[in-house]
Amino acid sequence: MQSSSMAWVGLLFRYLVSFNWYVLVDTKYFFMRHLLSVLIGMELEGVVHAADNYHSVLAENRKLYNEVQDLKGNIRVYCRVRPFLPGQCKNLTTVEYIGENGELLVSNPTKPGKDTHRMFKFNKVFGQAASQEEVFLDTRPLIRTVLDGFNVCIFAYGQTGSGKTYTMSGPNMSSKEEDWGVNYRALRDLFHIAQSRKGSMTYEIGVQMVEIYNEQVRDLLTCHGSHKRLGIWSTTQPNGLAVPDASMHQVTSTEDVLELMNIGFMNRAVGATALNERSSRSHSILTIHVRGVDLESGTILRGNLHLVDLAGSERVDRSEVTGERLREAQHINKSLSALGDVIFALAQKSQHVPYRNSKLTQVLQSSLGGQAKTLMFVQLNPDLDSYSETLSTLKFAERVSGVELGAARSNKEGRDIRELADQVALLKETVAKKDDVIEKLQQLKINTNGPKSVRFDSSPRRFSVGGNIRLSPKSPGRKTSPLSDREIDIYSEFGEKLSDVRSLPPSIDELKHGHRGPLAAHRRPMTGLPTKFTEAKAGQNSNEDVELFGFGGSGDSDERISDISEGGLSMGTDTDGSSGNAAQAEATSPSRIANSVETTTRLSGNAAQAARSTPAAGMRQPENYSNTERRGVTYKLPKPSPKVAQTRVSRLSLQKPAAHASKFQSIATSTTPRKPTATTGGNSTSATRSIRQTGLRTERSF
Ligand SMILES: Nc1ncnc2c1ncn2[C@@H]1O[C@H](COP(=O)(O)OP(=O)(O)OP(=O)(O)O)[C@@H](O)[C@H]1O
Repeated sequence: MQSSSMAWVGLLFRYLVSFNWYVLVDTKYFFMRHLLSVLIGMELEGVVHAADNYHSVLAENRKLYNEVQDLKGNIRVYCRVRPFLPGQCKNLTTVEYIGENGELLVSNPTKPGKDTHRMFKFNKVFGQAASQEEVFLDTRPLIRTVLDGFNVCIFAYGQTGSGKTYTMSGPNMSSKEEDWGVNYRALRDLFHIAQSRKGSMTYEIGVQMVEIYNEQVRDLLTCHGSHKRLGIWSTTQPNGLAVPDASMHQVTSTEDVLELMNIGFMNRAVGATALNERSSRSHSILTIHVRGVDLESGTILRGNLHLVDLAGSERVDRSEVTGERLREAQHINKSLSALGDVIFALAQKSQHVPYRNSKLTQVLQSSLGGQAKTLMFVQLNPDLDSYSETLSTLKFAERVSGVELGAARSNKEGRDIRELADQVALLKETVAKKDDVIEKLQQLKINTNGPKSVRFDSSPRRFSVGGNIRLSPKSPGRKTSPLSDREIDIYSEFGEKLSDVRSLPPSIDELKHGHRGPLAAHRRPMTGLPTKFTEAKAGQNSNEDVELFGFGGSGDSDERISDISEGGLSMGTDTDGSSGNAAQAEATSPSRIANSVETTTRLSGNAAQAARSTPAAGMRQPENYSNTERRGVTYKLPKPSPKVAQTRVSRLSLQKPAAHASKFQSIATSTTPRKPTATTGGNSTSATRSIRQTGLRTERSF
């Protein structure tokens, strides 16, 4: 027993002797190390966490910043630096740093020093490696709002050869899909979304493409007379239609779009300068008109997307141009500087914004001053030689980013409004009937009492329903008229707008006798209704309801055409701004009216017949032309009497019906790719020949 316990003690002793005591020490260190690393880990974790938080706070800030910008309606500015082209020295770049949040640092490496660095901040900066897809992805959310009834304008600005056309359209017409620019991608995207919303919305998409070359607006999608000068609506249109006479082409597929854009691309004025082999010598404006109908509520949405590829800003000396090129460059620079003036006036919130100083600013007026969402791509050439242009481009862009346009508004037209419009139309009809009775009674009186007793018609119709002054030049009453021809015209113009009745001048009788005429009672209730409800007089194609593409949806009453096509008189800056001018412009374009005449069975079954009796009646209507598409009596322009049309010739040129034929061209809307078809365009290019005349597929359905 004793010996066994001795053995255990021996074992224990030997174990203790052989025990590696430093293990213990080491373990202590191990624990300490572990503890330390845990502590450090926790610390690091905290740092990582803080960094994460910082990023999410930054992202949140950016989001909030963008929302504030959206609310203020700031023009968004995206900057894109194009890569060096073969032959350019890649080592000498002016772009030093591109930040994640839109910072851009530029410098002049040949002049080192503190003052040579300039930092700019925009909504986004795309570096040289940015792909077309990346650029589009950042633009897409904005573009998509067009389908919700917003007007959007995207324009590319920058010196010659900086990549404006590349960003907007792509490198060339035969670009691969991955090289497609914003234009094609935007339309493709719109089609996809329209398709995906098929169950709840139906969309119609139309395309116009014009260029402004040497201060003249030309249609790029017409096979006739692409050299014809077009007029511009000189005030903001709610539907963004700036050039009403440019041909409108309905598109239903990306193939249609490709075909049209290629035509436009080929028709565009280009030339070579020392700075760019194939420089665009004009501003090109592609406008996409979208009209959506909510199948459930019947609400109509109208959105427009202007995609503008500006001509390159350039120093005339650097581009080494002479002769015609020099003239082009001067026009380009002049219009760009007019754009700068407009931007400057907007940034300053000036009372007067000089839109009328150039065609470019007139066309873009609705996007630069209205409730549109506007984005500018500022294109940069990173080349050292371009440093001074880069700097001035960036300064311009900085100014643009400070412009607040006000929150964008969607162009929605609910069922309520349309129902009210219908009611107004019925009221108008009732008033018109009453008016006819009054007129007959007066006629009776004239016949009974002789010419001397003729007095001016006190009927409210003159002012309420757009009836023209009825005294013909031969009328005996004319001699006794206290009003001049001009006054008569003015009053008949006023009469063309029922909804503006509230703001109309008193009737002639009211003026003469100082009492409130029968119309006075009607004035108040019209408040808030769409303007431009007009009605032509019986016997002058009465009851024609002319819908001009939704004009007047938000009650803009002073549409004007500032410049009239084909040798017409330019109305200049002092154009008479009455709505009558818009009506006249329409009236001088017979095919346009005929095309836009809507058969309003509610008012008269004769309307379509009356419309067909106009000079454009011979034009073929498309098989799918549907009156039922136009629900409600919406926007109408009056058809003036021959007398009025005549008297107005001096102020507005007449459009030849033949010249208007181009407006009715449209590419067929089948989704199958189509072969070019020859047309009658004698001197049209091969590209334009592929536009087919398929009858009246026009903008009227928008
Ligand atoms: N992001 C880019 N990636 C690759 N090449 C580009 C890029 N941007 C521009 N380029 C090329 O640079 C050249 C000039 O571009 P582009 O013609 O688009 O310039 P621009 O600003 O439209 O010129 P201009 O004002 O004279 O019409 C073209 O050869 C184009 O393919």
